[in-house]
Amino acid sequence: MSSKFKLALLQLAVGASKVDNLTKAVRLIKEAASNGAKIVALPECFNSPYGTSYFADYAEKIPGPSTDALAEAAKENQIFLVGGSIPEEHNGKLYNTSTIFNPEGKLIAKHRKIHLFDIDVPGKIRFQESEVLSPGSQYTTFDTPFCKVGVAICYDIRFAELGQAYARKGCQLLLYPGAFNMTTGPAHWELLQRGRALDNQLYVATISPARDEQAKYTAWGHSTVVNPWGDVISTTEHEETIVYSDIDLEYLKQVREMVPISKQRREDLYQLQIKEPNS
Ligand SMILES: NC(=O)CCC(=O)C(=O)O
Repeated sequence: MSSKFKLALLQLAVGASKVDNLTKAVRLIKEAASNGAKIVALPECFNSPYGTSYFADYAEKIPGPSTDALAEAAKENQIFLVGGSIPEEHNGKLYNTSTIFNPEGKLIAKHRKIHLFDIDVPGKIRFQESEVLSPGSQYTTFDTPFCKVGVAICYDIRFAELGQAYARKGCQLLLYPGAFNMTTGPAHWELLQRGRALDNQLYVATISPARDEQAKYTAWGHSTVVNPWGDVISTTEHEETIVYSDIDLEYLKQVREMVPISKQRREDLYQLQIKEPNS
């Protein structure tokens, strides 16, 4: 098992045409793989503009045209592919769902956003995903030859317990496809990633769509990778690009040895309780 591998984050410029979004995603996946990436990740809502008025129109069943394209791209390029997220329709409900494929093109995991993005910052931003979406209720991890990976979506990053649960399950890399905005992005995006990485001594990556100033919801961009020491090791501004990062699991081990917090917890005083719901 190799202790190092290349991760690629596709900061895609998402537009109104689903076909164009898929075509571009497939092209950038190929480019990332040809540059040596072994795990490639897309942003939240990569096939549709982000907004409650769009989800129903762009929603698909899984499998469907968008996830079929991802499966084929994973297989063709021999990579693990974290398919950002798409609006999913299932049994009359809509979810914000990430699909994960292995290098054989098999769907190996699926994450339905657990914490829906419902906020109201007066004069700045009001967003209520729960007006149209339903929440998922499951942890999502997958194994690779390099490490175990945990996946959650955007607002999920604000919940420290979820990151801790993934760390307890053995994840060494957490991937959060996400689309923060021009209010909470500058304030919290990097801080949250560094917090999750430092608390759990693992790698954290966030994958945003590129910024579209004409869109109803303006994404912050700044797809980023943070290492287990809490350093930002790769990042970008807000244009369409690919962010590459070398993930070094030997370094993660060293950080955990130097600062051994996982062995120093006072579980006689506090404890994280992990529940495993069926649905
Ligand atoms: N798409 C989202 O969940 C956005 C989350 C966000 O912007 C935040 O501040 O949290």
